[in-house]
Parts: sequence; structure tokens; C-alpha cells
Amino acid sequence: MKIQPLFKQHVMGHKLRYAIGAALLSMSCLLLLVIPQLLRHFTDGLQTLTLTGKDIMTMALGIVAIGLLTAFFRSVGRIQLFGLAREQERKLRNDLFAKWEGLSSEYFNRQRIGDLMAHAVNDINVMREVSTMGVFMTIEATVLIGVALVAMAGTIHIGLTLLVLLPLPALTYLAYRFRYHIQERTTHVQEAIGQLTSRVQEFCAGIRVVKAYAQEKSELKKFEEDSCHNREMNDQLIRSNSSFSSLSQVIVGVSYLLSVVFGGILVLRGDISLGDFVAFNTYLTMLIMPVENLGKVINTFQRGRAVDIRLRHILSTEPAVSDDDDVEPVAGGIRGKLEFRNLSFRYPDQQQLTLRDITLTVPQGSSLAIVGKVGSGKTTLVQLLLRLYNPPQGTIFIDDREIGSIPLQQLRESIGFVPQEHMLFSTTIGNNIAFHPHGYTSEQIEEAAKVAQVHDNIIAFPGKFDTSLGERGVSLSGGQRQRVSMARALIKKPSILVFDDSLSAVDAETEEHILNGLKAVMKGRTTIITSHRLSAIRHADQIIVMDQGRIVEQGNHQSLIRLGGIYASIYDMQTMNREMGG
Ligand SMILES: Nc1ncnc2c1ncn2[C@@H]1O[C@H](COP(=O)(O)OP(=O)(O)OP(=O)(O)O)[C@@H](O)[C@H]1O
Repeated sequence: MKIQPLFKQHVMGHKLRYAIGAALLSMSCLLLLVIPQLLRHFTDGLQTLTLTGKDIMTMALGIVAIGLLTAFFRSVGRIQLFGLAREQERKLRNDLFAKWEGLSSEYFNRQRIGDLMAHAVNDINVMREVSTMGVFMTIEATVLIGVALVAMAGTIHIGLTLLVLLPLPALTYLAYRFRYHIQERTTHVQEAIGQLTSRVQEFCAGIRVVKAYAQEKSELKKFEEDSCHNREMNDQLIRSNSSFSSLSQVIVGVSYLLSVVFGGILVLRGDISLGDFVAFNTYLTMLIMPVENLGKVINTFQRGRAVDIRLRHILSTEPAVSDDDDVEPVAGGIRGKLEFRNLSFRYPDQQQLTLRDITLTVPQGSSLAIVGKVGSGKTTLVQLLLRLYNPPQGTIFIDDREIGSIPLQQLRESIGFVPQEHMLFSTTIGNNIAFHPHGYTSEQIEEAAKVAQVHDNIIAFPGKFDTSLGERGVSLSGGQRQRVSMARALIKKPSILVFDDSLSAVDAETEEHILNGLKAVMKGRTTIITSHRLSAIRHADQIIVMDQGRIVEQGNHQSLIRLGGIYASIYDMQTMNREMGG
């Protein structure tokens, strides 16, 4: 998908408002340019002693009036243009967030959080700078430089104007030379900030591990290294920026010198009046700032261009998992019959197959348990059911429909998924359970919490269900987090329930309570449980044992024990452990 440059898109969408803002700002610049003409008459009048007190008063009032009008037009124009820039900033952030929401797990596996944050915060700030200072200074510089030069050449002295203009192409050359340099260094700064943000984010997420392993010093050292790198990158950018700005000032200074020396000679020779000389130098003084700003404008647009390319790259990223155009919702809703047909799957960028030739049917309303060693592919199998990754065409069917032909929204709304890592949001416990745009009643929230065996824990908190959680729910224990996460899936009353090792952080007694509570909920719903603990799954209608991505044993608890294979040996070992423990 090709996207137009973002700034161009925004301007084209708000042509009239940009035109009004530009007109108001131009008006203020034009008014400002009247002042040198007033000074010219004033100086000539003084020199010829023809000025009256009334003339002086009129001139003073004129300058005040111009000052007030300039300020008025400038500030209204500024409000208009800056308002547009804020509008663009808001829209870009929303678009970026919406884009990220649509992208699949695969994309996020490849990104560092710090980089994503840098895009959302710093990159968009640069875009705002383009639309505020960039636009503002471009209009100001164009009008001030253009009109001042015409006034200088047309009304004062064309030769002198051309002379002071001579050094200016050097400024353009300079800007050209610095162009890629500054862009490159800006990218390095963004990367360094991304690295720093990732480091802080990772540190905060892993604070318990850092402390438990007494790694504070080494973490601080790593942070210092990143911090130094960030400073170095910023120093390099500052050096480039200041060299550019100093050299441009030297060039402007040369123009000024030429004006004073040769303008002075022209006055002495009587080619121009003293008033002309004063007006000429006032114009030149007025030019210095916009000419200097021209450098900043080029600089800002260069940075903007680099950011624009980056943001457009993100905004045009196609999600790896998305609906085809011809998807049709399953009439009457998904009921929950699952079928895997010769499913083999390899993660993108991986050589090895993670799942091999999985063939399996899970009748609607029945339960399937998946056991197997670490890394045998249990999570991968359930993630494919949610289409967090794309399974190969024709390998997974739900209610006899190929999974790819079911709208993603309907598919995911029909599955209550309790993932291995229990992500809780920094809001109340109630909101964490009722994680749905339409919300749920407090009775439904309490009921789900009861089935997940976390109700009693929650009402023991002073704020009960309104208790606010710290970021990622760190104020709850691992087991409590697991059960809140489970309540979130149960409240949906989905046709398919998936528990991915969801009982690992609860004790045997709580596990028993949860499983008893789940019996009623599971009635009529297809349920998949992956677990390392056989006690959690032995009542499942169907159990599969996975090894290196394959189903190596299949049956129910009794038949697998009779088989005397891997399942039986895990069962023996766990039973022995329990007996030794008890
Ligand atoms: N996003 C990914 N990209 C590439 N490889 C992955 C990805 N996720 C998992 N894998 C690999 O796929 C294999 C199966 O992982 P999976 O998480 O499905 O195993 P599991 O049986 O659920 O393990 P566990 O019991 O530890 O949860 C592992 O070798 C793992 O390294």
C-alpha cells in the first residue's frame, strides 16, 4: 500500500485553513515591511530639517498601529497554523495506534518496545515541529525575504541589493551539504533513545529478577553505557546543527558588511539618501532572522522527511494475519467443533517445523488436554486456533469451516483464551475482568471471579473489585493474576475455552476448586487445556501427548495409562512426587 507523504496529506485535507493561516501570517510580515519605509521618510525629513512635530507624531502613531496590527495578524495566524499542527499530531498518533492494533504478533516479536515508543512520541513530535515551526518559518521567510528584496532592489538600489545577495547561494550550498549528515545523525539519536527506553522498560518489567540476582550494579552499568551512547549521538547532532548555524551566520554577516561598506559609499557619493541607507539596513536586519531560519527550516524538513519515511513505512505495513475480502460470519455463531488436518507449521524466519502433521478432531462441547515437554508445540497449536499466526490453508477447521474463511473478530470473540503470561492492565480488577467494549454487570464480574476462585481474594482488598492494580498487575500474586486472567476469559461465556498452562501458579487445593467450578462452565463448550500437571487434565474427554511438534500419544486418561508410554511415566513420576511431598 502506497501512502502519500504525511504532511502533504494533511495540507491537502485542510487547504482552506492552511490558506487562511498563511494569509494572516503573510499580512503581519507585509505590515512589518512598511516600517523601513517610514524610517526612510523620517531620516530624510530629519536630514533636510523638513519634519514637523505633527509628522513625528503621525509617524509614531503609524509605528504603534503597525506594531499592534502585526501582533494581531501574527498571533491569529499562529493560532490557526499551530491548531492544524496539533490536529495532525492527534490524527497521526491515533492512526499509528490503530495500525499497531491491526498488526500481528509476528510484527511485535521483531520490535523493541523502546523503538515503538520513540515512534509514538519522538517521531510524531518531529512531525509536529514540521507543521508548526517548519510551516510558520517558511511562510515568514518567503514573504519577508521576497518582499524585502523587491523593496530593496526596486525602491533603493538594485546594485547594492545584488551585492548583498551574493553570499546567499553559499547558504543554500551549505544546507545541501549538511542535509544527509543531519538526517543520518537524527536517526542515530532516535535509535539511541529507543535503546534507552527499552532498557528502562525491561528493567521495570524485570525489577524483581534484577533484585533477586543482585544485578543492580551491572544493570546500572548497562544503563550508563546506553545513556553515554545517547549523549554521544546527541552531541554529534548538536555539533552538526551548530556548525551549520554558525556558518550560516558568518554568511549573513558578510552580507551585512557589504551593505554597510558599499551602502556607505553610495550615500557619500549621493547615489542614495541617508534615509535609503537606513531603510536598506533595516530591511537587511529584518532579513537576517528569516535567512537564519531558512537553515532551521531546511533542517526541520530534513528531519521531518526521515520521520515521514519511517512512519509511512509503519502505516503501510500489511498485517500478516487479516481477513480476506470474502469472509462471511458463521451464521448463528461459532459452536465449537474443531478439526486439525495434517497441520504442519513453521514460524516465520524459522528453519525447523514447530508442528508436524497434526490430525485431530475435537467434537463440539468436548474437552481436549494437551501435555508434553517444554517446547513441544502446545502453545503454538492453541495460538494457531486464535490465528495469532496464520496456519497453512486447509489445516484447521472450525464447525467444518476453514479457519481463514471466518472473520477474525468473530473467531476471537468466540474463544476465551487464558494465555501463559497473565497480562493485567493498570486499571481496577473489575475492569480487568470485564475486558470488553460493552462491559459486563457487576453480578457477571463476581460470578466469573467465583468460578476462577479469586472472588474471596478480591473482596479481601479494601477497594474490592474497584482496587486499582499497578502496571501489569504487579500488586497481585502470580496465582491471583492467573485467576483474574481466567475470570476475564470465563465472563465472555465463549463457545471455545482455551487455558494455556493456566493452573501452573495455583496450589493443588485451589486447582481442585477451580476445576470443580469449571465443570459447570465447560458444559456445552469446547475446552482446550495445556498443562504440565496431569492432575489438571486427567478428566478431559481426549488427551494428546506432544513431542517435538508431533502427537505421539492420544486417548483418555485410562487408555493412556494402560498404554504405558510417556503419559504413563509422567503420571507415575507426578504421583510419586505428590506422595513424597505429602
Ligand atoms: N514466536 C516464535 N517464533 C519462533 N519460534 C517460536 C516462537 N514461539 C515459540 N517458538 C518455538 O516453537 C517451539 C514450540 O514452542 P511452544 O511455546 O509452542 O511450546 P510449548 O509446548 O507450549 O512449551 P511450554 O511448555 O514451555 O509452554 C519452541 O522451540 C519455541 O522456541
